[in-house]
Amino acid sequence: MPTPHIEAKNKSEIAKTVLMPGDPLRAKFIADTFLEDVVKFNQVRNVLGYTGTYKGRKISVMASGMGMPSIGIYSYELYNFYGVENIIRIGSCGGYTDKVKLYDVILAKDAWSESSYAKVQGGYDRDVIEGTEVLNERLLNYAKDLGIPMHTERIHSSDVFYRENFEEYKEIYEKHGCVGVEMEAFALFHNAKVLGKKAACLLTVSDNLATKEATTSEERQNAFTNMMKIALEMAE
Ligand SMILES: O=P(O)(O)O[C@H]1O[C@H](CO)[C@@H](O)[C@H]1O
Ligand SMILES: O=c1cc[nH]c(=O)[nH]1
Repeated sequence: MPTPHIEAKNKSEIAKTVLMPGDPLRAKFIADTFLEDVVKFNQVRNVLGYTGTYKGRKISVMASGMGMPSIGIYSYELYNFYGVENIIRIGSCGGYTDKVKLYDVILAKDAWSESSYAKVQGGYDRDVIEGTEVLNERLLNYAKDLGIPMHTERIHSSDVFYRENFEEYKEIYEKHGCVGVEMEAFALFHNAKVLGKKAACLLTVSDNLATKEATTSEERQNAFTNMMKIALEMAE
């Protein structure tokens, strides 16, 4: 400590629970909008990390960057070197079916992926990894208390944002039951499992491949507040 990618000098600078959006400016938005007594603990590579209080309880928020290699590094360092117990990814996703609408919130019960991340990292050779059940139960209860509807579904963690075969999403939906696509949950769930830690993933639908609807980059940074409010209840 510090690590190659996180400059916090002590474990105490980071809460036991870290909310993790891909976008550093979404992390800043959450700190500016929802947290009090905020201290920035990381700006290495502009991957911003903050610790503060929410309703008087401690919580941290730090970006993961985009893709499994990136969240693989940050989640590993937080769990393994900083004593973090829970990481809740709060990301955007593309819908694969019109059953999920723009701004809907999805709790990823598990992630299917073609990625080699888990096999290379720890010899895991299935293509589905589950989020941590106790965290999922807590998040479902918080969503219920807040009156925010939430889908609980399988999602696709992809290494590729722009596929040559755009239509492939239909097969992934039909064959594997993934209602949407993002790029990190599979690696996060794997790291949590091998390190004996906990992870969950909440997603907001930012675009839909089936209906071709999409939000703007500004909305992806600032407007996904339902998902943020559910995750912030994890503060302790
Ligand atoms: O909005 P975030 O959390 O970055 O999540 C999604 O958005 C990025 C792609 O635009 C990928 O990181 C994907 O997983
Ligand atoms: O990975 C992602 C995230 C949002 N929208 C997509 O189409 N893909």
